[in-house]
Amino acid sequence: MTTSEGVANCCGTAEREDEDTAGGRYDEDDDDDDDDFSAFAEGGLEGGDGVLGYNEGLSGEVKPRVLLMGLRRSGKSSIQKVVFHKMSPSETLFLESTNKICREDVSSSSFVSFQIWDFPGQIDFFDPTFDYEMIFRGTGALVFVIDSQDDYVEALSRLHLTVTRAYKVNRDINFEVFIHKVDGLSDDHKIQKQEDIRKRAGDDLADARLERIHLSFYLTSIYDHSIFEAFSKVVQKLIPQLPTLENLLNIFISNSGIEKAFLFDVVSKIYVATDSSPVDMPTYELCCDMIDVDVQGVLFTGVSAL
Ligand SMILES: Nc1nc2c(ncn2[C@@H]2O[C@H](COP(=O)(O)OP(=O)(O)OP(=O)(O)O)[C@@H](O)[C@H]2O)c(=O)[nH]1
Repeated sequence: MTTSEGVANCCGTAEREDEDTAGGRYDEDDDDDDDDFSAFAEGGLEGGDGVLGYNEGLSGEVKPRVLLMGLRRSGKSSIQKVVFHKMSPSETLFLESTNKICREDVSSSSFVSFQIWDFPGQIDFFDPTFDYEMIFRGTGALVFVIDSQDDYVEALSRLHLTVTRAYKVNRDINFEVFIHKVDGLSDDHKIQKQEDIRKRAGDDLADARLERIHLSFYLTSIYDHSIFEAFSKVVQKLIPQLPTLENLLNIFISNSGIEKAFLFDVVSKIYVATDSSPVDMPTYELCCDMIDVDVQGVLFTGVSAL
């Protein structure tokens, strides 16, 4: 329903995107040799030429951070590449392990504007020299990715540690848990896993007397639209104008006879807002497919009209 342009950069992976294919602004970040854990350990808070400063988002323009965290190989980079770089899911098989913190500036529109920080799975970000307070202070959402096809005991303990540390620094962070790679699971099995993970994570928080921390859970896979839907919900929580947008869409559908309205970021296929009727996946998927055609050059006035 609306158009926007994507912005991307990321480092530490095997491939390199065709930059700015959608006409978006591109904040160069790749050649920042200090853009890794050691830079934090050295207390580096200054951005060099053409790179994002580490304290960006804390002063000046407020751009919330979305952190992607989780154990190694849980699928963090794949999520970022599929959602924000249009990488096909099968290509993610060739992604190299991330060994640096990759920061990507997503500034698709006035509504979709944030930074994604993809953390390497292997770093110990609780190292005393690691300035996690600075990181969490500017964070809007912490997406913790759990590989549902793997044993998740270690992931749960890392989730607990991460969430409790982050919460101490910033109580406003939205904690989003992606129970990922569910493509290999039956529907029953998915629900069972989600319940089990939800319960264990909740019990861990209760044991620490931190029940007040709210975790949101999503079943995701890069092989279907679930990852776009989940990311939509994560991003929506960062948009202060969301209630207004929802109202506008309600008015739009009641006056147009259209059944369901989404406000899309066409590059990422994230929906920024929708009217207040429930979202059903087939409708969302249909709109995503139409956007794919639209982006390839065919004009769908019905989808692009708003
Ligand atoms: N089946 C399945 N595999 C996935 C999915 N998402 C990612 N993968 C695979 O998981 C593997 C690891 O993905 P990465 O994105 O490199 O994982 P990561 O968490 O960034 O790993 P590190 O950089 O080591 O921290 C790759 O082979 C991906 O193809 C998914 O939804 N389903």
